[in-house]
Amino acid sequence: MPAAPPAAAPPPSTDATTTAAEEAYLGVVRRVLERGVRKANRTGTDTLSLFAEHYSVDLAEGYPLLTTKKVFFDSMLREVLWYLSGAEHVRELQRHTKIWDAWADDAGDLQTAYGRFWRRFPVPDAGATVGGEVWADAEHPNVRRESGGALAFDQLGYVVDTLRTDPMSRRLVVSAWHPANAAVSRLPPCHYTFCFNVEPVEGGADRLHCHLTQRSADLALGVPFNLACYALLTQALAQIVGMAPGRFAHTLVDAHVYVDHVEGLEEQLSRTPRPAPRLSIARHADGSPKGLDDLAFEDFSVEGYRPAPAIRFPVAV
Ligand SMILES: Nc1nc(=O)c2c([nH]1)NC[C@@H]1CN(c3ccc(C(=O)N[C@@H](CCC(=O)O)C(=O)O)cc3)CN21
Ligand SMILES: O=c1ccn([C@H]2C[C@H](O)[C@@H](COP(=O)(O)O)O2)c(=O)[nH]1
Repeated sequence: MPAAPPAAAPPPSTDATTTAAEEAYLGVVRRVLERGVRKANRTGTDTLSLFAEHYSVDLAEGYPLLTTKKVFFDSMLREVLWYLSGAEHVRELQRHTKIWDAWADDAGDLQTAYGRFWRRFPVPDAGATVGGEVWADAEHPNVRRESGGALAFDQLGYVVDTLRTDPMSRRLVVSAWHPANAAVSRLPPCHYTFCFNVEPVEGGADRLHCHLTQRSADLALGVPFNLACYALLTQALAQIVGMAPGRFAHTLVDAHVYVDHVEGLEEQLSRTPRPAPRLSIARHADGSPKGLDDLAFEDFSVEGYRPAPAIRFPVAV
């Protein structure tokens, strides 16, 4: 038999599987740069925009923290923990990152805060409901009476409880959109509703999928954080309820690039994605998962993150 041919050259360091998520994001950026329509908006900096872009990533293949630029994981994680805290102000958050300061008032209060609606969505007073409607009351396990006396609903707590008791439910929805707040707020929620969905897996852990709808998406600055945030949240919820992270699907209604971000994104597109890192989330000492309210900054660690250098993008306020 002739000698075997020399082994083929090793594959390039990028592996098609572990860069798929980043390619999906970069695909949206490329489409917007190529076909986006120039639009004026309230910030005074025009955008190139496309309507209803969509991508999805498989969280089983790694944690989608972009590698074609350094994404500031610590700031993003502080932001997620701030959402989970249910706070309506940035007074804790701003000790760690300034990313929300431009939208807060002098006291650090925000006109709209994601956490407030995720964990403490206002429930109408008994006197403010109409006949026939049904509302969870103070007896409901996900309703709490706030110190001022008002009732508030914990949407994330409801999702976790329902994933345990009725995992095939198609009602695993969290909404950050309160119309009467959004109509007058300086900055209503951009990523305003998300929905979980479970895929049963025979002989293995069920997969927890998440779909996010974002009304307005700043591709250079906001979306890399939003992607990392919801991927982390989905993995955390999966761990809490004993499932495996599934897919994260993201619909961007107005997907845009600010014109002063074009150059930085072109630089980013010229870089080759590297394999996605892995995210691990600590458990209690006895191996049980930490719950929504036990998770702390130190419980999250990213392994194998070797990004290209950061790219500075100005924030349109
Ligand atoms: N125009 C605009 N784009 C956004 O993405 C955005 C808003 N406004 N308003 C509300 C929040 C605030 N968000 C922000 C604000 C700033 C950064 C930012 O400056 N990021 C830098 C540095 C991060 C750091 O130093 O930790 C980055 O390179 O990602 C990111 C997200 C996302 N949102
Ligand atoms: O998480 C976020 C928060 C904000 N954005 C972007 C999207 C827009 O560029 C601005 C918000 O401006 P609007 O005029 O209210 O649409 O912030 C984001 O991408 N992700």
